[in-house]
Amino acid sequence: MSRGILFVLSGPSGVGKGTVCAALRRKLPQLIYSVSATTRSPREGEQDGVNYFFRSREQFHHMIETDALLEHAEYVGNYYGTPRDFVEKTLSEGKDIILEIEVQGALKVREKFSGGVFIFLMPPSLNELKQRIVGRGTESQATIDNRLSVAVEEMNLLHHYDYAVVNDEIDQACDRISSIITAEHCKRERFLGELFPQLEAVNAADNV
Ligand SMILES: Nc1ncnc2c1ncn2[C@@H]1O[C@H](COP(=O)(O)OP(=O)(O)OP(=O)(O)O)[C@@H](O)[C@H]1O
Ligand SMILES: Nc1nc2c(ncn2[C@@H]2O[C@H](COP(=O)(O)O)[C@@H](O)[C@H]2O)c(=O)[nH]1
Repeated sequence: MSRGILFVLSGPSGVGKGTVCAALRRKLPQLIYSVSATTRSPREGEQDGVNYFFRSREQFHHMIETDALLEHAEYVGNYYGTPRDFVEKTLSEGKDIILEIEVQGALKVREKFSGGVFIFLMPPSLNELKQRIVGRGTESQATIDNRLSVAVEEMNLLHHYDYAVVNDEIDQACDRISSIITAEHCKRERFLGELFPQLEAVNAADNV
């Protein structure tokens, strides 16, 4: 069985990663979502094990020390990290997985998974980004200011990614990412065919 593909969706806070990812999961239910661990407090309506694994700083440090995280990063005063075992297990079962993570973490994953596909979600404008993060109403003014200043630094790292997708309309952004996923599957199938020409002969025989 071939391994699944690791997709990483990244981009500045408030750009709409969570919203687009939720739409993508409805469109592609076979795409597995990696639930991260964080030391941040839950927002209203967020559930442990669904949105995040909410952990104390001590618990998070224990995960780092026991190598339980594929990557982790400190972001605007809190820690966030990707549980390693779930990602490895999903890929080894031949299933695709998507990580929705910030830029420092994405670049660490890139070092470990050269075959991963890295997608950067862009806002239509900086002003729209600000409107979205303010409009969400989940952060204090100080946190919004911090997140917006980090956003500018993050957007300067766009060139490390394979794809940039503008999140102007949710459905369109979701369709663009879905097309990227399809294209990445096609690329790998063609690559396999090039490596093992006998596979093409088998496929051709099957189609007779
Ligand atoms: N295409 C869009 N057009 C208008 N509003 C949007 C769009 N996409 C997302 N939003 C809104 O922008 C706000 C931020 O979206 P979301 O929480 O998904 O961002 P995020 O990138 O996951 O943020 P964070 O990194 O801080 O978790 C939400 O209120 C969401 O409804
Ligand atoms: N490096 C990682 N970043 C992560 C992970 N899970 C989420 N995130 C990113 O953190 C920020 C802030 O998230 P919020 O829920 O507090 O708004 C955002 O960019 C997330 O994508 C992770 O496991 N590793």
